[in-house]
Amino acid sequence: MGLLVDGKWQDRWYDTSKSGGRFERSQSQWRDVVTVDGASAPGRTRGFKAEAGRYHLYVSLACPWAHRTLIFRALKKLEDVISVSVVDHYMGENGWTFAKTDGATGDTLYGLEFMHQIYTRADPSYSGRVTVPVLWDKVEQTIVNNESSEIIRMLNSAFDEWGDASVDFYPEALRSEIDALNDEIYPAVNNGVYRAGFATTQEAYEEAYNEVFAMLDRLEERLSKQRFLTGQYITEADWRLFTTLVRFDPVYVGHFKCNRQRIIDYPNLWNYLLDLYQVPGVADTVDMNHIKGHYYGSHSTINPTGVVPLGPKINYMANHDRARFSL
Ligand SMILES: N[C@@H](CCC(=O)N[C@@H](CS)C(=O)NCC(=O)O)C(=O)O
Repeated sequence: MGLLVDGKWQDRWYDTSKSGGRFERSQSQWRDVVTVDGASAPGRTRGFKAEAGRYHLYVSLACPWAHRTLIFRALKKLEDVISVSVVDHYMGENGWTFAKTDGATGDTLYGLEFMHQIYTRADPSYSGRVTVPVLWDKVEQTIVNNESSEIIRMLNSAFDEWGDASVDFYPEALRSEIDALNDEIYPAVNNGVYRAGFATTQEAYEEAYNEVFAMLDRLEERLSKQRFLTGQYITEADWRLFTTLVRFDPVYVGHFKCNRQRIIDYPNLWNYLLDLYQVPGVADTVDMNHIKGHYYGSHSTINPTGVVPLGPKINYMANHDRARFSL
């Protein structure tokens, strides 16, 4: 675990000393866009033109943010349009690496050893964290964007000439509702579990823990009345929640101490999780070995032995009751 300073790798854990033990996630730095015609968008430096075969995703199968992009790639039927490299699930003193163990692909573009070399290939003097996912442009050999919430919007709409244009997870009519849900769910749940897990004071941990479960309680209530977060259709908000929910019982309950209750103890959230998992194409994006191996194996400040628990045994293909909301 570390970061780049002026293009040089430094092995360093997150610094919580100036924030009262609170984990504060840094902002992603590459924020450009791929658009149908290559035009830029408000607030961006520039645009990149959508083309089949031009872009590449660097992902970890363990990472909930990268997982979002894999789900969009699969459900938008972009597997032949956007290629992928999968990093090794162990993130140690060199950060993410391209070791080819346990289903990791290595760097299929350049054969590099470490993910930080992808960042310095784009900017030799980059300073900041080396995170996944990264959307890479093979033509200009640079990073377009390393913020998953923005990459999924591009996958949703910029590549419809080749992908499945009939699938839209961010429909015009639901945008404000989706944005409002994301604004609540991201800090409290997606990032909330990390804030609980990486907290280094009791107070910071309890603050995050309480926010996680207060929000899960509200979502449980919401999902007692409708099949998906905005109603009848699956949207981006559901996929963003899904990647956290699917990691919750196997990892966040134990490793991040989010243990007031499990998702399986919430009848609606649990059945909703099964419903989403069983959408064709999604199960193939979930890799429990990478997920458990990464968190338990890499976070040596939390789990110094690196021992990975064998359980829990979960059947995500079990029958669910969500069809009760169908028209
Ligand atoms: N806001 C980013 C966050 C990505 C992120 O933090 N990814 C984690 C893996 S789950 C990572 O690569 N962490 C490495 C680090 O922080 O050094 C996004 O959503 O894309």
